[in-house]
Amino acid sequence: MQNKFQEKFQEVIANQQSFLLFRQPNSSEVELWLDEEKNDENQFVFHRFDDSEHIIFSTDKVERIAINELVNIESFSLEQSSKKEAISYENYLELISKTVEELNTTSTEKIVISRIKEIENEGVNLIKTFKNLHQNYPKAFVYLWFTKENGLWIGASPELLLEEENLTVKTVSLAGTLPKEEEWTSKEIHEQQVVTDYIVSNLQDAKSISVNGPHTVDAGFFNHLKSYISAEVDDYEQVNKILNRLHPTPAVCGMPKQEAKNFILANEGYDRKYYAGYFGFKMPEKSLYFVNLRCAQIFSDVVKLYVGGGIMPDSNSEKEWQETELKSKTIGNLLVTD
Ligand SMILES: C=C(O[C@@H]1C=C(C(=O)O)C=C[C@H]1O)C(=O)O
Repeated sequence: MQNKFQEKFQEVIANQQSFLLFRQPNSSEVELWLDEEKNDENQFVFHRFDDSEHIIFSTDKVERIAINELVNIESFSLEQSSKKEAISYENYLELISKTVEELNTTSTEKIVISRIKEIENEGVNLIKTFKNLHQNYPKAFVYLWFTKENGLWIGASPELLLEEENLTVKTVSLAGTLPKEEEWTSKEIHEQQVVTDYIVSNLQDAKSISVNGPHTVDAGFFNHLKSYISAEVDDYEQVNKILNRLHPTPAVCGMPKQEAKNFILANEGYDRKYYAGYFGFKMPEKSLYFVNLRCAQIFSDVVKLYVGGGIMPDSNSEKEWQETELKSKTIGNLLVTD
């Protein structure tokens, strides 16, 4: 099995074919999906924030090996970035002020604003970086994903969107970010409550809804507030309905959803692409979807880190910039070069 995995992987790399390499939370196995066969039973989707596109990988047989057996990629040629997309500090502060004004003059309660931070690619080693993310974020869903059209993405998401096993569904309400030494204020508590309320209201057809939290959780360089939510459903159709209703949650979009989304698309000034969308798989025994956060696109010359934060009527622009700087470390500080 091990040799077959390595052989297949080296072959797709050499031919620059699409691939998806991932490690599920709390696992030390890595899975490889190559999108070779059309199969309705095992599907892995990457869904864009704005719903305009999704990419589906499907496979007959999932190849798995222990992550420490994964060998390095010899050479993988990456494309150069075609445009600069990073926003300046001044322009970001202006965008946050505009968002705060929107929240104070309309009925919109929360808007999640984001940006790209570009750093130089100093020779990122993809497999060493993947293993580094695995070691540092055991509870995250870690992936490395390539297609010719979308380029190379890497991510370590801490945010479960939806899990289903034996018709029990689970999700989380994750929001509020502070450096580890700081105490939660009413701003973060309210910001996270908005997400919890939204999720619970979208589980209306499910039974036995339970909410546990909020709890303080360690996200590496900072803390978040998180509540655990679970419910029972009658069939898989209901799971799909819930997934479509939940995305995008106020953790990555805002509240009310449509107003927040319109504001984001009109004002953010760049294309989020797959950031703040979702990814995950549906297999006969289990489905697991995560929000695509703490991710980056790797080009030959630069690495584009996607970072954002929830804006509330009492947000401070400078603090919001600092929060995105902190979030950029999740991937940015764990890149391993040769
Ligand atoms: C938007 C991001 O994170 C989301 C926003 C958070 C916040 O505003 O505090 C916290 C966790 C995530 O739900 C991101 O990491 O880019």
